[in-house]
Amino acid sequence: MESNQTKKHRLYLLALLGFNAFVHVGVEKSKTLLEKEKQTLPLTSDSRSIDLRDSWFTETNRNVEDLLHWSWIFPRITAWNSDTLPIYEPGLDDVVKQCRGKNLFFSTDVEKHVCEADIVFVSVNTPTKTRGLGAGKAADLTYWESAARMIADVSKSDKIVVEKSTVPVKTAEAIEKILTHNSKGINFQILSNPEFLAEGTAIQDLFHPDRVLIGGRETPGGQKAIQTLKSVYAHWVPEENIITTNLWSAELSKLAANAFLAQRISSVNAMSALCEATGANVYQVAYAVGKDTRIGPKFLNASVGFGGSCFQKDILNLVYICECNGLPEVAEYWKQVIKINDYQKSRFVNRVVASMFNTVSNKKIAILGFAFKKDTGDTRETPAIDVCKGLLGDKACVSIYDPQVTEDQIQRDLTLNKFDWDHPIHLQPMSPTAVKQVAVVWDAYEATKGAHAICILTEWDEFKSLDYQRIYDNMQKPAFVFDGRNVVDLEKLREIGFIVYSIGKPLDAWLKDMPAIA
Ligand SMILES: NC(=O)c1ccc[n+]([C@@H]2O[C@H](COP(=O)([O-])OP(=O)(O)OC[C@H]3O[C@@H](n4cnc5c(N)ncnc54)[C@H](O)[C@@H]3O)[C@@H](O)[C@H]2O)c1
Ligand SMILES: O=c1ccn([C@@H]2O[C@H](COP(=O)(O)OP(=O)(O)O[C@H]3O[C@H](CO)[C@@H](O)[C@H](O)[C@H]3O)[C@@H](O)[C@H]2O)c(=O)[nH]1
Repeated sequence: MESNQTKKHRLYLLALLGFNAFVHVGVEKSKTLLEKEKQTLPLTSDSRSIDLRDSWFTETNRNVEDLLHWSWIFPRITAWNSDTLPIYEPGLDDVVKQCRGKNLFFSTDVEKHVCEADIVFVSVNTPTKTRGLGAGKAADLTYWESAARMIADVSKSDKIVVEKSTVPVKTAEAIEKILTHNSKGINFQILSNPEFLAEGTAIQDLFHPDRVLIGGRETPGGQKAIQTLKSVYAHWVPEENIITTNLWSAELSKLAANAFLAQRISSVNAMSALCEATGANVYQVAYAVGKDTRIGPKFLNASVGFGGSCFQKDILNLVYICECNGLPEVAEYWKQVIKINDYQKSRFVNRVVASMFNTVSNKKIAILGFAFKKDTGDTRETPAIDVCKGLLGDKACVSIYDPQVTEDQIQRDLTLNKFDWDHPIHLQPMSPTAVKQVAVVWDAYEATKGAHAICILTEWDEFKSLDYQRIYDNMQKPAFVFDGRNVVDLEKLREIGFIVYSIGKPLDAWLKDMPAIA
C-alpha cells in the first residue's frame, strides 16, 4: 500500500535522460521554416501548433530562442507520451507504459508542475563549456541556472530541490543563492543526489542500485530534507544502500566515481599497448589482475577507448576544479586518464592505416557499430567519431552500420565541433554539410561488401554471430578485421583467412611487420 509519505510528494523530473534523431529532424525543420517562411509550424502530430509570424514574437514578448527551445521540447514530450519513446534503452518501454498516466506524467507545462511539487529533481544537461572562462574543461551551468531561476520565480510553497545532474562540487551553494535571492519567504532545501546509472543497463541500475547517495546541509532543515528523500528511495532500495553525506561530499563523490571508473579503463588500455609490444595478452593480464579481490574484475575490458556523455566531461570538470583550487599536480594526474583515452583512439587508427600499406586512400572501410557502447543509440563522445575522422583524414571511404544509430545522427556527429553535441539542438550549428566519403547502411553485410577492412567499434552482440565466411568472400583481399571491442573469435577468423587485429592481443606476423608509427 502507498504510504502517506509517498502520497504527499509529487515528484517531477524537469528533464529526462534523452537523445534521439526524431527530435533533430523536427528542429531542423523548424529552424528552416523560421528563417525562410515565418509560417505556422505544426510541431506535433496532434493539434498543437505555434504561430511563427512576427506577431507571435512581438505580442508575447518571446524571442527566436524561446521558440526554437519549445519547438524542440514539444515533439520530444509528445514522443514520451506516445508508443515510440524518443530514446532506446532496454526495459524502459515497460516501465513507462506501466506508470504513465498513473504516477508518471510527461508535460510541457513546467512552471505549473514545479509550482505544485514538493520535491523537484533537476537533471538538465551540464556540458563542457565551449567558450569563455574554463572553455574545454569547466562545466557549463547555464541550464542549471535557468532551471533554478524558473523554480525561484514560480514557487509559492517550500520545496526540496534535488541536484540530479552531475555538477561541480559547491554548485549547491550557487543554486541556493539563486533560489533564496528572491524567495518571497519560501524555504528551499538543496540536496545532492547524483545519478549512477549506466546507459544500456539504466533500468536494472534503477531497480538495483549499488548505492543511492544523498547529500544535504548539516542543519536541522537539511537533515529533514535528507530523510524525506531517503523515505522515497526506501520504497525499493534497502536502507543500508542509501548513503547520506554532506552536500560537498555527495557532489564530489559523483565526479570521483566516474574518474575512478574511467581510470581503470585507461589503465587497462595503457597495458594493452604494452601487451601488443611484448606478446602478452591483455585479457589474460586483466583476468589475473582482477582476481585480486582488492582490485576486482569489473571495468577492465580493454577497448578502442571509452566514450559516452559522462566520463570525459566529468574528468575535465574535475581537472578544472583542481586547477581552481591550486592543485595543478592533482589536475595533471586526472588529465592523464583522458590523454591515454585519446592515445588509444589514435593508436587504433594508426594501426589500421599502417597495416594496410600505410594508406587507406579511397579504400572502403566498414565500420561496425557507432554507438558508444552496446544497447544504446547514444553516440555522445563515442570513440567511433574519432576513429572515423582519423580514417577520413587519410581519405578512406567509410561504410557505417549500427543497429540503433541513424544516418542523420552519424553525419551530424562527424561534422560537429567538439562539445557542441552536448547543447540543445537548437543551439547547435544549422544543418552541417554531409561528409561525402561516408555511407550509412542498415546491414553489416552491406557495409562490408567490397571493403578492404572492417573496424568493430561497438560490442553489439550481433557482431559475434555474423557469417564471417560470407563476409570474407565478399571483401577485397587481403581482408582485415580490426576489433576494437574484442567481440570476434580471433582464431576462427584467422582460419577463414582474415588478418585480424584485436586490442591488446598478440599480433599477427603481418601486423608485426607493419609497425604503427605516428
Ligand atoms: N546520461 C546518463 O547516463 C547520465 C547518468 C548519470 C548522470 N548524468 C548527468 O545527468 C545530467 C543530464 O544528462 P542527460 O544525458 O540526461 O542529458 P540530456 O542532454 O540528454 O538531457 C538533458 C535535458 O535537459 C533539458 N533542459 C535543459 N535546460 C532545461 C531547463 N531549464 N528546463 C527544463 N529542461 C531543460 C534539455 O532540453 C535536455 O532534454 C548531466 O549532468 C549528466 O552528467 C547522466
Ligand atoms: O571495461 C570497460 C568498461 C567500459 N568501457 C567503455 O566505457 C564507456 C562508458 O561505459 P559505461 O560506464 O558502462 O556507460 P555510461 O553510461 O557512460 O556510464 C558511466 O557514466 C554515467 C554518467 O555519469 C555514470 O552514471 C555511470 O555510473 C558510469 O558507468 C563505454 O564506451 C564503454 O564501452 C570500456 O571500454 N571498458
